[in-house]
Amino acid sequence: MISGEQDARAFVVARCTPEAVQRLDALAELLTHENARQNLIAKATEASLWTRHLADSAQLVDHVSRETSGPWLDLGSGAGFPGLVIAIMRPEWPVHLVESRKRRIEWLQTVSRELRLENCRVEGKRLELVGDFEASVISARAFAPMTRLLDLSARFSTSDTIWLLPKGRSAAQEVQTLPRRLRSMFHVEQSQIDPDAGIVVGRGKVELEQ
Ligand SMILES: C[S@@+](CC[C@H](N)C(=O)[O-])C[C@H]1O[C@@H](n2cnc3c(N)ncnc32)[C@H](O)[C@@H]1O
Repeated sequence: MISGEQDARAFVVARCTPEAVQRLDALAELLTHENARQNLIAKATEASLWTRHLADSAQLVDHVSRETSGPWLDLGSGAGFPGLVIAIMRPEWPVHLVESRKRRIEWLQTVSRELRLENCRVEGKRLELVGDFEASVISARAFAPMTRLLDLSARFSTSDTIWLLPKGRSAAQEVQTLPRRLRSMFHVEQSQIDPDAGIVVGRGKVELEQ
């Protein structure tokens, strides 16, 4: 487990090219600066930025094979977690960041431009208004309870879609709230960063009941 900020940064660095590390360091600096202007991350987590946000996001790449090539869809990206971190770590993957709040959209666009993230597409609108496409990976951290999340995003899933949903302490309980036919698609993996947190991991197309 991770035992401090240096450890968390080392965890991320071990999964990155030197260019990605440079960009993540730049993201950390930009975020610390911007957080004084708008509430992107809780002030209490500023001192543990690498642990709580960067490493917590970076661990998701361990669940996806390098050969995956289709788009990664991140729901409710907010300050950019996990979506911006994924876009930096995997420049060969198209990453769509969906965010509806104006200042957060501007933030995501600014970072994407300043860090020259050509693979990153900011969908600055409500998820409900984003046009259909087939996502290889769907991620969402602190976006919505499982049933609502799946209702809103099922149309982007295919039989091969990987779902990566960091759910903190409520992971197992959230899976239990799903109807039985969906429950079997998902399981919980322990976070490598926080021993008390779980990531709901799934594969497949979510079929909604009519
Ligand atoms: C609690 S924040 C989490 C942000 C980020 N994923 C994180 O973990 O730090 C949830 C974000 O989802 C966005 N959001 C909520 N509902 C949305 C919707 N229907 N479409 C797009 N964005 C939405 C909010 O504006 C907010 O920025």
